This record gives sequence, C-alpha cells and structure tokens, in this order.
Amino acid sequence: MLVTLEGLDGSGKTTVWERLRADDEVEATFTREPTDSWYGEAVMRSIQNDGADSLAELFLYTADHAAHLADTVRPALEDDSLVVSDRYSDSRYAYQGATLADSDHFDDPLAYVKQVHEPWTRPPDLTVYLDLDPETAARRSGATNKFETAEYLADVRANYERLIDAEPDRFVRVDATQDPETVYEQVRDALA
Ligand SMILES: Nc1ncnc2c1ncn2[C@@H]1O[C@H](COP(=O)(O)OP(=O)(O)OP(=O)(O)O)[C@@H](O)[C@H]1O
Ligand SMILES: Cc1cn([C@H]2C[C@H](O)[C@@H](COP(=O)(O)O)O2)c(=O)[nH]c1=O
Repeated sequence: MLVTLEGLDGSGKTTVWERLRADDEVEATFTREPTDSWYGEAVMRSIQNDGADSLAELFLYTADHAAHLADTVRPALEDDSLVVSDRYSDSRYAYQGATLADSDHFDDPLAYVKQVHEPWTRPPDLTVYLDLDPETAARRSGATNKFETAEYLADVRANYERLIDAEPDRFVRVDATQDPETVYEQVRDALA
C-alpha cells in the first residue's frame, strides 16, 4: 500500500513523517520527493534558482519521480511493504500546475501535468492532506525558497482542492493548524 503526505510548505508533513518513522508500531518504507538521488539534487538546484524555466523544472521533478518509482517505490510495493512518502505526484500537480499557470502553452496546466504522469506513474492508495492556510504555511516554512510565499501557496492550495474534489475517497484531510500531537494522532488514525 502506498500512502502519501501532501500539503503546503510548512504544513507539517516532515514532522509527521519523522514521527511515523520513529514509531515502533509503524512498519514501512519511508521515502520522500524530491529524493536524495542526483535527480533530486538537480531539482534542488532548480528550486534555489529564481529564474529557472517552469517547464524545465516540471520535467526535472518528473525525472526524479520516475527514478523514485523505479528504484524505491515499486520494489518496496512488490515486497508487500507499506510505503509512506513525504510528497509525491500530487505535489507536482499542485505546485507545477501553479507555476505553469502563466505559460501560454496550456489552458489547464494541472490537467497537463497529470496527463504527463498518467501512463506510467503508480497512484497513491491513500493521501493524507495536511490542510493549512497559505499565510501560516509561508510563516512556518520560513520563506526559504521561491515557492514559500503566501500568494503562490494560495494558488497551490486551490490546486490541491481541485485534486481532492476529483478523488474525494483517496484523500483524508487533517487540519494542520492543530497542535502537532493532535495532527499526529489523526494521521495515525487515517493510516490505521
Ligand atoms: N502542528 C503544528 N503546529 C505548529 N507548528 C508546526 C506543526 N507541525 C510542524 N510545525 C512546525 O512548522 C515548521 C515546518 O514543519 P515541517 O518541516 O514538518 O513542514 P513541511 O510540511 O514538511 O514543510 P516543507 O514542505 O517546507 O518541507 C517546523 O518548524 C515545525 O516544527
Ligand atoms: C515534490 C515536489 C516538490 N515541490 C516543491 C515544494 C517545496 O517548496 C520544494 C521542496 O519540497 P520540501 O518538501 O520543502 O522538501 O519543492 C514542487 O514544486 N513539486 C514537486 O513535485
């Protein structure tokens, strides 16, 4: 089973993911995107580059996802492991769907990014969405990269809402304004 944690920067995904990893009762393969492979390093270079081309950036993230699937996710699933990923394909649909909104090439960038993935990706079985307003998300994340502004994160959040509307049964929404302990308990309940 493939479980993903999604949400805006600063919504608490990594905090939850690290607690799950330290939890003796949760046996799983823990992974994340961007990965720490050389594909992921290329992505990190792009994140730090304010002038990076948005379409090129989409394909860097997508290359990292392809390698992540082949090297980690599919082998773990074939071994019947529970896989828990801190960010996955929905991050691309929501974030690159927003960065490409200014492009003349696409009427519906989110639909385009999904279409690029559909023939080969492995969709999650369950996605926990840590729901947070963009202002708190930008403040918590410390605005360390170009994506971490309240204005941009508002567009990303609207894209996540579209994804949830399209597949309500896959998503479990957790209110990420709650204290970390309550958030963690609700994620554990969702996993159970
Ligand atoms: N429920 C919470 N309430 C208040 N602060 C929190 C909560 N969860 C996490 N934080 C704090 O918010 C900051 C961001 O948390 P974290 O790194 O887990 O978010 P993230 O979603 O993984 O962010 P990013 O996508 O930018 O990596 C950290 O300082 C963390 O301690
Ligand atoms: C996987 C993925 C990530 N992003 C963005 C979201 C964050 O601002 C950065 C790095 O992620 P982290 O969780 O803060 O380490 O990258 C993205 O735009 N598209 C993606 O597919």
